[in-house]
Amino acid sequence: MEREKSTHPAVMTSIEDSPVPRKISPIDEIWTNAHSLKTATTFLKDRSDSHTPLHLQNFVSGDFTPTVSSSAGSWIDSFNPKTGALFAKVPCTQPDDVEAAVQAAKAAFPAWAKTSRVERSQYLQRISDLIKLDREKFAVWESIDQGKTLERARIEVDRAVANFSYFATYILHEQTAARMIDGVALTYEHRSPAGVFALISPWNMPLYLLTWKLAPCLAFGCTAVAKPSEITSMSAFLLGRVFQEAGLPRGVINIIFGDGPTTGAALVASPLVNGVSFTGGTETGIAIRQATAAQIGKHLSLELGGKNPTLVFSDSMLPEHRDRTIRIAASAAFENQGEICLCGSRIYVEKTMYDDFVRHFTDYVAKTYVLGQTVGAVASLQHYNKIRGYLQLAAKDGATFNLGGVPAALLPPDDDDITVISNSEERGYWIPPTTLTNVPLDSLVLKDEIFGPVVTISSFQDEQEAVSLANDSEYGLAAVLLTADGARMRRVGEQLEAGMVWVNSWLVRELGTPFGGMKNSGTGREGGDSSRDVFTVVRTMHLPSF
Ligand SMILES: NC(=O)C1=CN([C@@H]2O[C@H](COP(=O)(O)OP(=O)(O)OC[C@H]3O[C@@H](n4cnc5c(N)ncnc54)[C@H](O)[C@@H]3O)[C@@H](O)[C@H]2O)C=CC1
Ligand SMILES: O=C(O)/C=C/C=C(\O)C(=O)O
Repeated sequence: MEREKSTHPAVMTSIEDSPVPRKISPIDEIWTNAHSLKTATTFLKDRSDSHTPLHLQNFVSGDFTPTVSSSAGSWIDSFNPKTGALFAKVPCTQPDDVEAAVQAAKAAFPAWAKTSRVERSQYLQRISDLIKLDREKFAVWESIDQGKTLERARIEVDRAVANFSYFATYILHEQTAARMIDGVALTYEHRSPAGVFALISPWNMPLYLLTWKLAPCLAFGCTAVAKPSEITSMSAFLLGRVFQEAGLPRGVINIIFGDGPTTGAALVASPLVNGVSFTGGTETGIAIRQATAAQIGKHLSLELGGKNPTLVFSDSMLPEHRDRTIRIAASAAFENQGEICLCGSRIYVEKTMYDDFVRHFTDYVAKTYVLGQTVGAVASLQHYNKIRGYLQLAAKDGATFNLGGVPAALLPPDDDDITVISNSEERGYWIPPTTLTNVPLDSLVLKDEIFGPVVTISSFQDEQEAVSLANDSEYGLAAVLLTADGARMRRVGEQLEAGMVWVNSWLVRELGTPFGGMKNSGTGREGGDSSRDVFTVVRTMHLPSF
């Protein structure tokens, strides 16, 4: 079916409509033959039957090209988390090919940096429109690749669309500060693009989080080499085609695939890279900071792990508020299988309402978050085993399993059979929403980022204890506060060691607000002006006043 050309007004004006001339590559086969769940499933079955898994290709200087490394045979297997089946091969790009991609971004930088805001805004809006046109294709492949439900994937594609359209408008209305020095001089902030960026994204919300970096990077006139997680490379692979269709100048955005130690490490360490925007685990954030320590002027934005508290005060469990409280706490716990850095995995309830909360919460979760329907598979076998290890530890520590994967959780960790712990007939990395009570305060289940469909529910006596428990973590990314008391919203909320605090809501996102964490949850913020600070350099000009 021939897709309608975008009729977005911005598109029909100054942008050259002829797409970048394409070399035929595996992307073409997907683009025409696998654009829905049905056709993608057929595509994968045909590939599986013929033992020819899809081989992804890097997108460098506007073309999909096999890398030297891929011809050297260094490939990474990519699996479908819902079935455990191999479905794609991802090139593990070697340092020489990484450097070639960085060179392409560097070569494209001077011209892109000089484009007008209006032109960059039009490119961003065109990209947004093109992703929207292919919403279902992106959602289907994200769901197959990451394990999330198709419905959840659609939501995240919509968020990716919004990322580009937000920054398309932001740069048209960007303001800068000007000040007078007592009538003697005029000062103002002059900003220019910071240069070439490494954009490194994780496997939990692959498209959404990569576009959260790509959009401001493009908006502020920078060029980039993007590297998605080797566990979930599909949506980045599809994005390359969108950049071609948008007519983005060659080399402005380059997308390479590979792992962290080989590909990612070479990318962040390149002396030609002026900045790194990274989202992922804290350990990796530390490694990146160490690797770039000597390049002291390199911009770093590190959005890392979290172990976020949800505080439930008794007044939020009164009949008029209870449904909202339960819904928010459950959503924060189990959306995207708990694979969101903002998830509320430590629930603390005021003692007087503890039993009431546990009962209503587990009843609601059992009905609302159903494995295989509203809850997907976790992203990889490695992650599945990590989570199962924590469930076994919880059992050893004497936790009570109020809901979820008790029987299989106790299986020995070296059981290499992917034992299905759901009622699904499929094999795969399925872990049911699991709720734990009676978890000892010193248990690693309460300390470590599990990053899956596992939450603990503990109690507190009063506000002081609630704040103390919430802040008793090496992380400080997000927090949820549920109360009907207006004064308490500020009194408690402003004491929480978290970069973002949601009161009687969760994951309500205004893209202009600073997004990021404190303590081991990272360095820097992104979003609106914060993204501008990441992707631009500023010089304060002083003009004599006349
Ligand atoms: N904050 C978040 O959204 C996320 C947090 N996590 C947490 O981190 C833990 C570890 O997850 P991983 O899959 O290992 O994520 P990771 O943090 O290792 O991977 C994230 C990205 O960083 C890249 N990377 C890894 N090592 C690198 C290096 N030395 N230099 C440059 N890039 C590098 C990876 O290839 C991937 O693209 C998870 O179990 C979870 O607890 C994982 C994913 C997302
Ligand atoms: O912005 C959002 O809605 C979610 C962001 C999630 C992350 O940054 C993460 O999981 O790392």
